[in-house]
Amino acid sequence: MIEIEHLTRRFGAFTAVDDVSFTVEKGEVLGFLGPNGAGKSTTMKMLAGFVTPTAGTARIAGHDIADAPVAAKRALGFLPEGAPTYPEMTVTGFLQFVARIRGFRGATLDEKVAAAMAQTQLEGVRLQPIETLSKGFKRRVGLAQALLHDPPVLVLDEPTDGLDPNQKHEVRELIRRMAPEKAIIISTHILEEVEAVCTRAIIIARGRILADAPPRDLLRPGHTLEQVFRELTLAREAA
Ligand SMILES: Nc1ncnc2c1ncn2[C@@H]1O[C@H](COP(=O)(O)OP(=O)(O)OP(=O)(O)O)[C@@H](O)[C@H]1O
Repeated sequence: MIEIEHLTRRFGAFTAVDDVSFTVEKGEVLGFLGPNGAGKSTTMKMLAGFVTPTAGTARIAGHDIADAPVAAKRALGFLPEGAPTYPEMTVTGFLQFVARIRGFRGATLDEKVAAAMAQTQLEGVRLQPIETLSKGFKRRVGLAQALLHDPPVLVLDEPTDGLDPNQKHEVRELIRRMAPEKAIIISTHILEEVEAVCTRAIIIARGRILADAPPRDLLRPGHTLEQVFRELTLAREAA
């Protein structure tokens, strides 16, 4: 469902993403881990068609994001970092707008908006302008727009960032529930989240993949995922 081949992005002389390749199949939840500035968001933005690769390709459900962007985006739900939305719109107004762009009309549109709001527990703030919401609620609006068309592929950049512990739990449960039918990538700095919801983890630092395995396979006896993360990424920083 997700195929990335030799993806590279340079900003001037700096290489943010360096020859990254991986695939994600239906049923997998891939945790994308790495220190600040490792290249996670840049990889996700290239996958979603928001940043053009310097080299390499990204395909979603078989559609190349550069050659067939509309078909690729139809199959994709993307939660960007910070979840930018239109601040002056109400939650309902924004989700109706997204639903119209996704091609829904009439009763189907209303059903899609209601389902996305229910999944992310936004009913209580449905008529509130987005700019008046707390950080966690704004994040949930971003998540709702990503889920609205029930896409087979989800790319979620720090989906639980800014959420309270109850909401973090809810979003992890939601990801777990959706997982069998979708291919999902989440980036996170919360290592327990990887152990809780991810079937596979990629550790990236300075644009390069350092490990790609199920979380339990990354663990050596007596080592936590945090220790493995620190050892791998600090060695890369030193190199
Ligand atoms: N438009 C840009 N121009 C120049 N440099 C950029 C640009 N976008 C990203 N970078 C650089 O690329 C590197 C990777 O950034 P990226 O946002 O992908 O990291 P990240 O792994 O998502 O980090 P974080 O965990 O802090 O969100 C950083 O050094 C960043 O400063």
